[in-house]
Amino acid sequence: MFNYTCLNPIAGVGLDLFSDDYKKVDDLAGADAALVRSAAMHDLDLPDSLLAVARAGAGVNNIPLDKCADKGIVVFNTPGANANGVKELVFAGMLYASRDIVGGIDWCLANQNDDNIAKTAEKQKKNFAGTEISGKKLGVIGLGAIGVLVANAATHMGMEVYGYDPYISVNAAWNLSRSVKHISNVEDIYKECDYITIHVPLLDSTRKMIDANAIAMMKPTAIVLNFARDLLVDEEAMVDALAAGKIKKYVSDFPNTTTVGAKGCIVTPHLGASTAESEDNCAIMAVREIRDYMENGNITHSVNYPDCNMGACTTAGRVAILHKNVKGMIGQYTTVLGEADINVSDMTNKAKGDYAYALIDVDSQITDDVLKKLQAIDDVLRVRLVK
Ligand SMILES: NC(=O)C1=CN([C@@H]2O[C@H](COP(=O)(O)OP(=O)(O)OC[C@H]3O[C@@H](n4cnc5c(N)ncnc54)[C@H](O)[C@@H]3O)[C@@H](O)[C@H]2O)C=CC1
Ligand SMILES: O=C(O)CCC(=O)C(=O)O
Repeated sequence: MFNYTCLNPIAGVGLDLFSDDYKKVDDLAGADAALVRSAAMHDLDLPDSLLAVARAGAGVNNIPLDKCADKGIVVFNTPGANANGVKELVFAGMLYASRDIVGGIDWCLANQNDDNIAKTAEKQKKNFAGTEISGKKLGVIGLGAIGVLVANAATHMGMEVYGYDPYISVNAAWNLSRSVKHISNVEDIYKECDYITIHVPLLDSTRKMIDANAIAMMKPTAIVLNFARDLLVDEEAMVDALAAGKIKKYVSDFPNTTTVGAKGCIVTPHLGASTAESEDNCAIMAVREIRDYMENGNITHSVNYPDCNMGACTTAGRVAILHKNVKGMIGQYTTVLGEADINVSDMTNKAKGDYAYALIDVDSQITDDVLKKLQAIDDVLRVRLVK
């Protein structure tokens, strides 16, 4: 029996995929697995029972990845599962920034008791007029799951699309429309584009990526869209530029005291992934990842351990070993198993950065004594008997 907990509401269609071997518990203490969306986990005590965290979403900046890895906790995310939801909101953001749609709606509400509203509206509508996105230049920074969808859809909306991503994956490159112009210097996007949208993860290397210098290069008519994370943009500099009329609008999905209410800012309450479809997709993928890890030891879409898949175990036993990515580990495991007269029938060892993962199938039962000896090896972070 495994215990799991949800640190945020997770769609039922996903949780329904847990079998009777899984029990939902209220507290992280005692849980084997946790599902999370945006809840901040950095200050949480991570119990020794915790084996896996699944982020039902893309961004993992709310999770202490290295702390989890050091405790032998595998962190998963659900790449692409909410990308379409975000893409659609990015287009809404572009349209909201292009005409004063919100101002127009507010005007209608304020004049709802005016019997003459239809006639007055015809006089007032010039105050809310704007421009079209067709024919304009869009710069997409970050061509992952979301960036590719935004870039491709924009080409169909008649936009001239520039794409920048020095680390683009082969898969994303295959999916990117050939109409998207590849940009190798992001400054070309800052200088040339009418709309600039950022879709990169929040990392030390991307924090405040759109800084005062970048903003200074932009056209006075530029519209910047941020549906990724607020800390990717120097928002103080952004608000100053908007106030000085140096750029036109900043659309953000991350409310804070700097941007909400500031001139030229259009802010939504982190709604990018808040669609029934995205929530369902993320929950389903997250639960499948957790189940495959708990039941088979397989890792798919981890952000702190390597992916590793040996299918279902068909031998007498399977042990999973989470360890530091240092030399000499495998020899020590096979020595312990050999001394216990246990034959290895299959094994895989994969590494990702400082961490590595070994899955070992054996022909006879693994005793507690053997597990203790494996656990006692230096640089082993966790040993788990899968079967
Ligand atoms: N507003 C919302 O509700 C949501 C926000 N997000 C945010 O959007 C981000 C992107 O999501 P996905 O597209 O699904 O992630 P992804 O991992 O598929 O794509 C990220 C892309 O950014 C690229 N990248 C990394 N560093 C870069 C740099 N310095 N310059 C240019 N490109 C760089 C990567 O190569 C990758 O292709 C997430 O990390 C998350 O923070 C994601 C989903 C929902
Ligand atoms: O779960 C959510 O609503 C947040 C989505 C998000 O920001 C992400 O997936 O990175």
